Amino acid sequence: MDMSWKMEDNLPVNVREYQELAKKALPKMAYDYINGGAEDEHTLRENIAAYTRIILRPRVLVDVSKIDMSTTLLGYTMRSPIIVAPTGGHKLAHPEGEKATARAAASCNAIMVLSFSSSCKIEDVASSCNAIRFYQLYVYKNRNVSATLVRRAESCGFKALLLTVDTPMLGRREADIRNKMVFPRSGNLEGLMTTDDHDTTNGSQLERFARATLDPSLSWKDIEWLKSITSMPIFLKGIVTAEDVEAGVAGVIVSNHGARQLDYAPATIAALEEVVRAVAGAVPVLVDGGIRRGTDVFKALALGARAVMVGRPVFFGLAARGEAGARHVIEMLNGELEVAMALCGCRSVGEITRSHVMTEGDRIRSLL
Ligand SMILES: Cc1cc2nc3c(=O)[nH]c(=O)nc-3n(C[C@H](O)[C@H](O)[C@H](O)COP(=O)(O)O)c2cc1C
Ligand SMILES: CCCCCCCCCCC(=O)C(=O)O
Repeated sequence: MDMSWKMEDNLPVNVREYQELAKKALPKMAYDYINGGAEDEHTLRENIAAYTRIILRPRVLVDVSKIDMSTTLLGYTMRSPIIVAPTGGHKLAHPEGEKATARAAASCNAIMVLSFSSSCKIEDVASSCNAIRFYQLYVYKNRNVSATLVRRAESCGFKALLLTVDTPMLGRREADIRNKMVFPRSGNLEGLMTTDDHDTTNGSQLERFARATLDPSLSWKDIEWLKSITSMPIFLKGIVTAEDVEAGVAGVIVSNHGARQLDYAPATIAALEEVVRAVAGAVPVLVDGGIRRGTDVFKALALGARAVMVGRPVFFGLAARGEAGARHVIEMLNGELEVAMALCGCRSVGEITRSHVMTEGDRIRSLL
């Protein structure tokens, strides 16, 4: 019997319900890879919990009959400040992989950042639909391989490069170690680098591959190298302290890699204001990690982010219902943000200010 109508009748109404569907749909190894964090998963829990500790301060009697969620980044207009974060291996969730995610993002007029570890080829994602897309980069010990991938992304029309700076080596994801995680290979490395792995008996194959290939010597001087091989603007993804704010890049992304790298790193929403202050308006600041609600997007904007990126929610949507699921997750977050803006009396993202939120620090100060 065709039960698809029934499925459509019972669509999830929030990200948490998509996560439950994804868990049912996916093999344990894939779900654990997507959902998991590093070591004790303290930061993983904190990324979400820190949002729950921020309280909204709504303003009323504002005419909110028209809400404009649009914003700009690098001169590109987005329908809302929600970007699809780079996450690797979408074929773990769906056979169409990143092509399906790209179509979902494009249909919502959302920018998607394609992961360096995508399971679809850069060229296949680029030709899957018309959209503004960014490319995320890791730097291999063999710099030529990374440089080749950057050039391919640029010639495919990708508009910006996000250099991930929190991964000199892969964090210890214990579920992946236990599950002997095997990562889907893309065609991206064909003819460039062997991805053969003969040790299938122990630990995470992804961790072994990362340790063998990623360049742990990557440092500030390499930003100049990167600028010499591309004319795409460069964002640094993975900054969580004011000390690591340096001039010379097009933007900064406050990220702890979805808590998959350094456990006990700060929750990103807790680190955001420190970084925003250090950047002092010089370039846009984005944030990701733990965003599961439109109110979370609102809080991040109130604390100074130009836009947010969401990782797991879109992956869960893809796993649960393919392209339609990924699209629905983005639409739901957009819908929730619209309601949050209306109920806080903000007609545009420019009207969202610091005074619309109260953090724990504010609360303690107001008690004195
Ligand atoms: C399954 C998965 C794969 C990821 N792969 C990458 C990647 O290839 N490159 C990267 O820079 N970040 C990667 N990330 C981190 C995301 O870009 C983003 O920082 C994180 O997912 C945000 O947290 P959230 O999942 O709570 O939204 C990955 C995250 C997940 C969950
Ligand atoms: C085609 C494989 C490229 C491997 C690069 C290093 C591993 C990154 C794995 C993706 C990632 O960032 C994650 O959090 O997982």
